[in-house]
Amino acid sequence: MILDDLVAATRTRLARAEATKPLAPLREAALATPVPTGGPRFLEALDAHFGLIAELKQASPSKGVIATAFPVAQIAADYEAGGVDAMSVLTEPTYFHGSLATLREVAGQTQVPLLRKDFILDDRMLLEARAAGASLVLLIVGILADGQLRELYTTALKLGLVPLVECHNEDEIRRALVLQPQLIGVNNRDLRDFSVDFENSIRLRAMVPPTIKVIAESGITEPGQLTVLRRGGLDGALIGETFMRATDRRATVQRYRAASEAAV
Ligand SMILES: O=C(O)c1ccccc1NCC(=O)[C@H](O)[C@H](O)COP(=O)(O)O
Repeated sequence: MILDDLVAATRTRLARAEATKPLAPLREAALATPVPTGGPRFLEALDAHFGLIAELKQASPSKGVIATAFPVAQIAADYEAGGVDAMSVLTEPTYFHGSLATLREVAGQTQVPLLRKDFILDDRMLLEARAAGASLVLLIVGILADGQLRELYTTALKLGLVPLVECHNEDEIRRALVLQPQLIGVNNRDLRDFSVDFENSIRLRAMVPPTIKVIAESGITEPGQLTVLRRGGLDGALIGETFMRATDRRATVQRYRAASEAAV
């Protein structure tokens, strides 16, 4: 199963890093960066309007290579000019062709809040996220035991990182709610078999108290879907492939932004 492969590949990278890169200098570098302000700013934006997160993703396990050209600075500039509230930066190298260097590059040019999108299993990855300029981190409930999830969640908050706690089904929502998180992501894609069910985020939103913000992730291909999500009580959406494949990314994001603000 792909999710097992993704976790195994992450564990291998972590073991290599453990053996070659001591944690103390990384911790020092992470804590030397200013306390991130992007997470709280993103949450405030969700109070004001429907949030739009645009993803930088060159490839994925389900689609292979999505963008043969990947001009990071240009993509980030287009997303910012299009009016996104945050950007999600894939840092997983093997299946998504991502890297921390990409995250650092984006962080070097924008104040827009950045989410480190990866299969986070260890505190080291949280330190890397902060050191590279992220202010939000993805915690995928489906790959973490309860204790691990709580520890990573707590450490992220201590580092000033806002966790986006990703769920796909009812059981994962129940496990996430124990944390009383500020932000939940509902993935419409089943990461075990790649099937996408757009209604999933609307269905699961009903299980989450309105005080917790909920972001719909994956499978959004039409601006009109944002209206449906807003009607369903979602607070924002994360869009990857559709924006990555757009020939004019800035104009495409602007169209989705406008649709997200249209009367429902
Ligand atoms: O996208 C995949 O193929 C994938 C496979 C296995 C684990 C995670 C995967 N994607 C991560 C994501 O959740 C998406 O990149 C993100 O939600 C954006 O989705 P989309 O708009 O459909 O590109």
